[in-house]
Amino acid sequence: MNGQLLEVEDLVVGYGSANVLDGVSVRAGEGRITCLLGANGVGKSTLIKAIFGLVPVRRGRIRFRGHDITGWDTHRIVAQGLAAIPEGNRVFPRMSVLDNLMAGAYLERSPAKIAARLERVMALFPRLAERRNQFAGTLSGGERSMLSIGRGLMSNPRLLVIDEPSLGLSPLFVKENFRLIRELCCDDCAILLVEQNVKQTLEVSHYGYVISQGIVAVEGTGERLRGSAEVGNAYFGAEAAAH
Ligand SMILES: Nc1ncnc2c1ncn2[C@@H]1O[C@H](COP(=O)(O)OP(=O)(O)OP(=O)(O)O)[C@@H](O)[C@H]1O
Repeated sequence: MNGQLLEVEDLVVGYGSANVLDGVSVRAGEGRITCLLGANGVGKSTLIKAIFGLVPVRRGRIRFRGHDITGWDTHRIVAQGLAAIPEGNRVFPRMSVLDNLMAGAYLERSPAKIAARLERVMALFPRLAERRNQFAGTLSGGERSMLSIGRGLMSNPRLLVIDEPSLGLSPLFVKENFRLIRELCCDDCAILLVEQNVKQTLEVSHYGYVISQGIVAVEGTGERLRGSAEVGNAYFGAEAAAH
């Protein structure tokens, strides 16, 4: 399997008559943090939706763990070991913290495995353990972010896709989130991260892709992209990047 978990090849996706992604190829490797960067509206969330089978693929292929998952139903894709933590850290507000977490393990039948995962999540987030019976809708923004990540982990994913975890969080929680993402990445669980927070994202990422105008404008190791003027160009235009 060449160490790649996810391979997106020449992907074209759009809405109506316009293509948002016009031939995008990205890969996410085992045991690594891979990031997708790009200005607002370039199609990062659209790419994630396509990976999860939520928008139709017009051209190209998506492979996960050696299977061609292009066109598969979302539940079948998730069962292969992909988990998404949606933008805005959405949780089920009228359910308890514990029930939210249990919802993440809905594909697992073994009570022993569910209990072990729950124990791991509670150990990672003692705050959630303390608040296990509280309605999720009453959690703070940072706690809600922990809960949505915890719920994603309950499915024991091979690849965790995290869409803008820092959105709306205070700087302290943003820092905490990045620390956590680094900690979560391991041999059994790789991470695909979509973020606006370029500097911190490149500090934690092994590899990154910058999407601009429907294609991958630049790619490379986190280190290489950190020093790249092209990253600035993709976000702010050449003029701003020169300053
Ligand atoms: N359901 C839809 N119907 C029509 N256009 C859509 C739809 N969803 C997204 N778009 C458009 O597709 C483009 C890409 O949107 P997308 O949400 O993928 O961008 P993004 O890179 O994730 O942006 P952001 O960083 O702001 O979240 C935008 O121009 C958006 O308006």
